[in-house]
Amino acid sequence: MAEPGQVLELEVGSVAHGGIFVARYDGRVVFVTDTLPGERVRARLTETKHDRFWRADTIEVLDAAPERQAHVWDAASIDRDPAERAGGAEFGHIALERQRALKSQVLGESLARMGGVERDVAVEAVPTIDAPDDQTGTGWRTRVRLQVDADGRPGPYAARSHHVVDIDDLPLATERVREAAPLRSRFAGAAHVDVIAPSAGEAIVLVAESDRRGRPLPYERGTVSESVAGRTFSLERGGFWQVHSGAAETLYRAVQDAIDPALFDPRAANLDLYGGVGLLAAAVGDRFGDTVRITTVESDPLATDHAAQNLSEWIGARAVTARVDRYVRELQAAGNHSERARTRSATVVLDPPRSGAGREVIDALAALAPRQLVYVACDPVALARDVGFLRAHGYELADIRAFDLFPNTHHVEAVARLVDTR
Ligand SMILES: C[S@@+](CC[C@H](N)C(=O)[O-])C[C@H]1O[C@@H](n2cnc3c(N)ncnc32)[C@H](O)[C@@H]1O
Repeated sequence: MAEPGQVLELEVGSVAHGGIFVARYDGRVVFVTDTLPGERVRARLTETKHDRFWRADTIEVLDAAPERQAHVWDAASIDRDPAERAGGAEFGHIALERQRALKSQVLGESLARMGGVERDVAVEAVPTIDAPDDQTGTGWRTRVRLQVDADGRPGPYAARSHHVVDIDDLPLATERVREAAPLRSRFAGAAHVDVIAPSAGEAIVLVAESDRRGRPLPYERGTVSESVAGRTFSLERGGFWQVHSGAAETLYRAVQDAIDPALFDPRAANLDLYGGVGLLAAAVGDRFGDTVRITTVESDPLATDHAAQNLSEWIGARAVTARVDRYVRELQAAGNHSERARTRSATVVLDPPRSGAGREVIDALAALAPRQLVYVACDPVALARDVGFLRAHGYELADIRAFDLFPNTHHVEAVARLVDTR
């Protein structure tokens, strides 16, 4: 019986979701990190409790794939013991073009398997603001969270662990974040430290103190500003904002381009679900003019306050604090004949967290029957699952694009448009 710690020699096959690769050993699947299809590696088992699969970390490459490169971040490379390898750059040993091809493959396979649609979706490069010609996929993170260990030392967690590792640089971060990151300081008793470089103003360092049970206390209120397409958005210092320096503008434009103007009705009950501070509602407003009617729905009341301010020039814009599941259920239950008609002619933008919208929200949305949905997704599997749910209700995937908003990680962002074909 294999035990964690045992070292195996493995031939690595295809990529799987989650930044891992599939090998086989003795008829069993082994999910291996830090490798590539076509490689032969020595890997140390980390998990053997499941009957059908084990997990392992690469510790030595015996035959390298041609697309292997020196890791962009020394602290995350296989030269370190897996327990001390920084997490968050699990594709950094792979040439950038190959990373994008692998992400495209995972997206295509997820859509086929769970969404029931065959699509070949290229993953588009997104230039960073500081170095638009960069070919290394570094220098893009405008926000970094450093965890704090028992001695007060800040650093990232090792992959799949809550062990804080020692680092002396943050190559995926923008220059301003790298300069501001207090990697040599100590934060005794703190839960984590956020380093943020908004597009306007100074980089800031926020220290989240812990409560008596070790949980992070919220930050004191404070506003930062971000500029997108000549527009300024205010948001809470510790609040959600897209992480890549080019992400907000990329998604703003991608949402504008995705909407079919022939299906767009400015007077309909248009929605921006999981709306944050109103970035995508503003994209819709900027494309279709100042008479647009649109409601952003967001669970964080501080973000909603900012959304109301950010969208104040559109008299038809509203910012509502609510959970999306409740909001769409209530819309379904309430509403007179003309309100229902305004929902049926609506365009709905939705940008859920990594877990996706899920069955309950999709069922309620489909019952409201909006004409078109623009789904912004940061997880291909959750997107594919929700596309499958929507297709079962009679929606079809009309277009989909994907963007490399997280270079040197396995993450990929997609913007899909679905239309009601019932
Ligand atoms: C991926 S972010 C998108 C924000 C915004 N669209 C943007 O691009 O800046 C997801 C947002 O959904 C919010 N959220 C998470 N779960 C939610 C829920 N069940 N109902 C409403 N909002 C939720 C989060 O607070 C976060 O602001």
